[in-house]
Amino acid sequence: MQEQEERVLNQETDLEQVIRQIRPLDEHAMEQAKKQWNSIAKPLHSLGKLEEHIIRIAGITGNPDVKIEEKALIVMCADNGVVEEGVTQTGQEVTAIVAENFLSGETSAAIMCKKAGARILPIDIGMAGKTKVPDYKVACGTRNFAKEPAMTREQALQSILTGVRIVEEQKKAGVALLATGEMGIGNTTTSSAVLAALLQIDPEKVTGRGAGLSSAGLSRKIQVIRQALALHKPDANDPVDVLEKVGGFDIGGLAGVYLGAAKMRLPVLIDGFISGTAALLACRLCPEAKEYMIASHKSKEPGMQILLKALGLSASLDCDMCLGEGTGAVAFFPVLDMAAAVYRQMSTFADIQVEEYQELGDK
Ligand SMILES: O=C(O)c1ccc[n+]([C@@H]2O[C@H](COP(=O)([O-])O)[C@@H](O)[C@H]2O)c1
Ligand SMILES: Cc1cc2nc[nH]c2cc1C
Repeated sequence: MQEQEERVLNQETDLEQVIRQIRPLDEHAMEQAKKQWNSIAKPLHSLGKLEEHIIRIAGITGNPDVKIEEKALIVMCADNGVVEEGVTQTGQEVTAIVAENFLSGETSAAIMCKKAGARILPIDIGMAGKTKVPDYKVACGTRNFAKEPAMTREQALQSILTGVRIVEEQKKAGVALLATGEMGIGNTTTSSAVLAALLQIDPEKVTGRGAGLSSAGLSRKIQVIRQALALHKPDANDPVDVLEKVGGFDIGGLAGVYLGAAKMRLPVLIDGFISGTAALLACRLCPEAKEYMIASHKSKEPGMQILLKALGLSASLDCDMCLGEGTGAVAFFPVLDMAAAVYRQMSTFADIQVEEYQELGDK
């Protein structure tokens, strides 16, 4: 028992250290990037959010010479004990099947990554069984939170620290832009529970059909989440407690990815409802981490709007997608590639010898 307490204390210290290393963006680099955009021969600010994203990437890396070369999608794969309660349309076995298909290139996200020139990195952060997916297992799935806490505090901290470690490894491997994704039957139930707990709102407001749940299933899902929140009373001021009581290893791992990205000064794209919930958890642990996040798309899952509002971020794509795996974030890779290409390659007002237009626009 004492040994376990010591391990948890050490993990808490490790997490505090990660958080302490997260710094604000580089204002000087952002000013230079703004100047670069304003010098380009086009109406001022006419590439809208694309300009803002490039400016922010300059602030994140501390370099106004924004290049987006190596891109990678991290897909956290995990199983959720709460699936026992009949809150999903398909069985838990689907998690492992889809997870292995990331390796063979036979998932939507894998095909989209190939098209976008990005690496795909599926991670087994806690699937129930053994697969060929790289093993970073915290445990073989969480417990059923309808009956007991989903995990221990030690496991919650371990999942977050694992996400941080993976980003450190990827930065060393040369990755310059990250996207988040996940695969795990039942993870819209855990996400809705975490979100309702963090925002202290009725689960009904943030619970949807996930991967195609029936109407009867949806009512049950809301009830299961309500009862679990009443049973475990997660502390909204302690995000690790929320993760421990009603979360999942994928959510913990992704929260770690956001913190790791901020620590390593890498921009990171948020995907949909589950990835976004993990982003909010990371922001609750360290509000500065938000500056390193870019929201990609507005998932069709009904809680997404509330989630984006809570994050204070706006998502650029709205394609009625709700697939997960990171597909929305990967769909935004080519858009950012194009923004960076214009930023780097376009002729300036000086090149085309137009001065007045720029001066007018500056006023
Ligand atoms: O990312 C989203 O917004 C999203 C919305 C609905 C479903 N999903 C995906 O569907 C799975 C979870 O759905 P469920 O019904 O099993 O909780 C999981 O593998 C997610 O990747 C993902
Ligand atoms: C087939 C299938 C693929 C998925 N990809 C992400 N979530 C998923 C859920 C199902 C059911």
